[in-house]
Order: sequence, then C-alpha cells, then structure tokens
Amino acid sequence: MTIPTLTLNDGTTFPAMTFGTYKLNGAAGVEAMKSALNVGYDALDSAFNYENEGAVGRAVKESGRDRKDLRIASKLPGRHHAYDEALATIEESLYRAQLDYYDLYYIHWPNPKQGKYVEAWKALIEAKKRGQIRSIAVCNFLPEHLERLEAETGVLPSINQIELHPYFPQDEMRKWNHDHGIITQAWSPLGRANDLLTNPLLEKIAKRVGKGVGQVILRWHHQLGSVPIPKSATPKRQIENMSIFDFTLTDEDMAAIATLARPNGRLKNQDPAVYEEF
Ligand SMILES: NC(=O)C1=CN([C@@H]2O[C@H](COP(=O)(O)OP(=O)(O)OC[C@H]3O[C@@H](n4cnc5c(N)ncnc54)[C@H](OP(=O)(O)O)[C@@H]3O)[C@@H](O)[C@H]2O)C=CC1
Ligand SMILES: O=C(O)C(=O)[C@@H](O)[C@H](O)C(=O)CO
Repeated sequence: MTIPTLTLNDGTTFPAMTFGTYKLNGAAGVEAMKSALNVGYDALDSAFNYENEGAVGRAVKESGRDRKDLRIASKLPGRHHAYDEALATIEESLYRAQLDYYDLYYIHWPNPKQGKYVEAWKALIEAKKRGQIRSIAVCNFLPEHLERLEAETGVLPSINQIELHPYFPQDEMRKWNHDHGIITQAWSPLGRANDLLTNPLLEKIAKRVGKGVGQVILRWHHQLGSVPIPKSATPKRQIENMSIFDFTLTDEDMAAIATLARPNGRLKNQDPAVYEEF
C-alpha cells in the first residue's frame, strides 16, 4: 500500500504517515526501522533525545532505499536552545546519523519557563539556509508560542507535532495550525497502546469495516487531516498500520469517535504551557 503525499507550506513534499522511532534503539532498532522502510514507510521520526539517530542513519544506509525518496526527521532538545548550542546540536545530529542533511528538524518542546525557543528557532532558520535542514518545524507549540515565532522572525513552522489521539483530539490546536498553513502531526497516535485499543466503540466500528482497531484510529487521524506517526517494532503491525488508505469512516463514525474525548485526555499530563523537557 502506498502512503499519499502532502505538500508543506515551504513547497516540499511529505508523506501522510510517518514511522515513529521512540524506544527503537541499537541493533533491534535498526532492524525495526529497516523493516519499516522496506514495507513502504518513507519517513522516520527521531530526536536527539531518543539516542537513536545513529540507528536511524544505519537503517537508512542498510535499507538500500534512495536517500532522496526518504524524509528523515530529528529534534532539538530543550537543554540546547541557546543559538550557538542549537547550531552545534544540529551538526551533532547529522554526525550521529551520518547524514548530509535532515529533511525536517523540530524544536522538541517550547520549554516556556526557560524562554529560549525563539533563539532556537533562529538557529533552525540559519541551519536551513546552510542546507543542513530542508524544512523547519516544532512540536508541542501552543498558539502563544507560535505567535511569538511569527512576530519575532516572520517565519512559521511547516509542521506542529502534538499529542493527539481519540482521548485528546485537540480540536482547537488543529484548527489553529490549519488556519495558519501548518500541518498537524499526531504523536502517540495509538495512545501508546493504552486501553484505546480495546475500546468497545472502536471495536464495534472495526468489526463493521473489517479492519483492526489500530487501523480505525489511524484512519480517524487521516480523515481529521492530521499526520499520524505510529511506532511499531513488529513488521506485521507496521504493514497493518499503513494499510488505512483503502477504506473510509462515515460521518457517524467520526462523530461517535469524537465522544471519546476526555477533558484532560493527555497520556502523561505533559501540558506544553508548563511542561519542560531537557
Ligand atoms: N514530539 C514529541 O514530543 C513526541 C513524539 N513522539 C513520536 O511519536 C511516535 C509515536 O508515539 P508513541 O509514543 O511511540 O506511541 P504510539 O501511539 O505509536 O504507540 C506505540 C505502541 O503501540 C503498539 N502498537 C503499534 N501498532 C499497533 C497495532 N496495530 N496494534 C496494537 N499495538 C500496536 C506498539 O507496540 P510494538 O512496538 O510492540 O508493536 C507500541 O507499544 C514516537 O515513536 C515518536 O517518534 C512520541 C511522543 C512525544
Ligand atoms: O517521546 C518524546 O518525543 C517525548 O517528548 C517524551 O516526553 C515522551 O513523550 C515521554 O514519554 C518521555 O517520558
């Protein structure tokens, strides 16, 4: 099955589903990522803090895939937001992966108390000018953080990667991103395999459409207009997760899934207004 392609606000193309790599490390991580690249994922989502950029680079090399067909991403950690440190960290990310460029580089968390995310953003803009990054993006940014980026640099990100799953559908943040030409990407799209995967409503829909619960959730993301990033170490699930472009959920299904939203549906209470990750 082929994953459809989107065009970002900087004119580059990007797949409508990315492969998540958090917790995929070492040789087992390389095998899982190689498998993902060989079953048809074109994009890998990594981070400096996942300590697997080396495994990502090795999987890219050993997959035999043409580098220009892939979209490889990493993220700047909170402890390196200062301008010069951010530029050095991007270089270190490239050395670790043995890549000449990243297709996408994100600020991982805004860390508003630390207050250096605009500096970090200026470093990403500079790294893009230097050809080290093709597209620049953020994760976990709220409107107040994005407004500051725009006011102080005139540049908005191509993607905002946020926590998003049926318990936490992020209607307002998705709308804000959409209205500003920013693609929403969904992290922990399967709720990190929590009880969503045995939810009776989702099981009922899955049975009717002849798909798995994970596929129903990922299709829900796609129909919302968000780009899910499912992680799976297992080849069978990797294939299952990307096989969602041949069926459609009805408006009634979408409305029913919307009822699963919880007032505080975050997995670990990581509210970017106050959460700081280093
Ligand atoms: N920017 C940010 O702040 C964040 C970004 N991320 C990114 O998002 C990615 C995805 O999020 P993540 O937290 O990993 O969680 P996911 O929602 O992708 O869930 C991953 C879990 O689901 C299991 N799983 C995958 N597919 C299926 C399936 N079809 N049926 C049953 N179980 C399944 C996996 O098990 P198994 O591997 O054994 O198959 C794993 O335990 C991360 O890997 C990372 O790249 C994540 C968190 C924060
Ligand atoms: O995985 C990531 O990208 C994170 O930002 C982490 O915060 C992750 O969500 C986590 O759970 C760390 O304990």
